[in-house]
Amino acid sequence: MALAAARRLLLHAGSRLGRREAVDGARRFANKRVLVETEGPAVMKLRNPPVNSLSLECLTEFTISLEKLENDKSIRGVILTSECPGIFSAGLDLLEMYGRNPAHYAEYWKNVQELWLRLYTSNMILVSAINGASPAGGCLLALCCDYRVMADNPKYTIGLNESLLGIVAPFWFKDMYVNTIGHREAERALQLGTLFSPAEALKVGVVDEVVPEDQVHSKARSVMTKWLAIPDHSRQLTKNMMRKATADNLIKQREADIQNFTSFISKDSIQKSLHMYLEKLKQKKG
Ligand SMILES: CCCCCCCCC/C=C/C(=O)SCCNC(=O)CCNC(=O)[C@H](O)C(C)(C)COP(=O)(O)OP(=O)(O)OC[C@H]1O[C@@H](n2cnc3c(N)ncnc32)[C@H](O)[C@@H]1OP(=O)(O)O
Repeated sequence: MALAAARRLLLHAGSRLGRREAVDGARRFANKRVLVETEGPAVMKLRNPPVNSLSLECLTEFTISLEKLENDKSIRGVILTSECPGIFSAGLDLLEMYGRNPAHYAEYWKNVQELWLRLYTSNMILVSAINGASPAGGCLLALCCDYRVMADNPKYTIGLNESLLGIVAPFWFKDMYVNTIGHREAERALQLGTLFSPAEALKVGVVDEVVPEDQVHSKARSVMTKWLAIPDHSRQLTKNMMRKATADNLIKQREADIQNFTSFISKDSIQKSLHMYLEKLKQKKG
């Protein structure tokens, strides 16, 4: 009886923390929606098909994987990419924000905040290999990175498109956009909900480099090598100096931000907008 209980506990811990296993000599750990290879530069691959939407489960697994990497002192940098063909991430999961109750919205938002704070303030070097579409929350993930490499495929777009959904990018999404592309570009792109092609994204500075699709990963690795050559302590202190104020801005009002999100997303008019957007996505399929 006691043994069975202990096994259950272990299994539970195993599924929460992921398994570390040796595969073809490469070290990796995985949970259902995130695969992490820790051999060479660590690579974190989102695999939540069909579109890598950031469901509550996906956010949780992502956050746990990131925490594990942060705790492994041998890992100084991570390349963030996707295993879903043609999609980096479709962003926050619309089904977590539609037709649920306020307690669910609050729980979801708390986890979105948690992942963002961890990613944005990570001591590790984060490089994104953007190998597909990257709207809204997908763009947010990329913006958290220290360097963004995007595949040169005009079908792939990136940007904070919230206004097209009839919703509003939260102030901390906006702050990070402003930090990355400047106030004027952010002001325009946020109001229009612009989804930039790779060439446009490079021009405004949403991404740092655009390369042929088959070179995204090799380029991300060579960028990582360059960044790894910088002493950690000086790079980390510099990163902290650049990002702290933006992160603190959310930290000091996390609860209020959860309340704002919950009451905003619960509004009938907002639910109606999301309903229409989801219908549009369905119709697109024909
Ligand atoms: C005060 C301030 C307070 C704050 C106020 C609130 C702040 C909220 C901030 C929000 C941030 C966000 O990230 S909001 C999310 C924004 N994301 C988007 O707009 C992306 C929408 N998706 C797309 O454009 C496309 O799906 C795209 C990713 C390019 C892939 O196109 P494809 O043709 O390959 O695939 P599709 O056929 O469209 O999609 C496959 C299936 O995935 C579903 N799907 C697609 N995106 C999805 C998503 N984000 N969440 C859930 N499900 C999604 C589709 O409905 C389909 O479902 P089935 O029909 O069932 O198969």
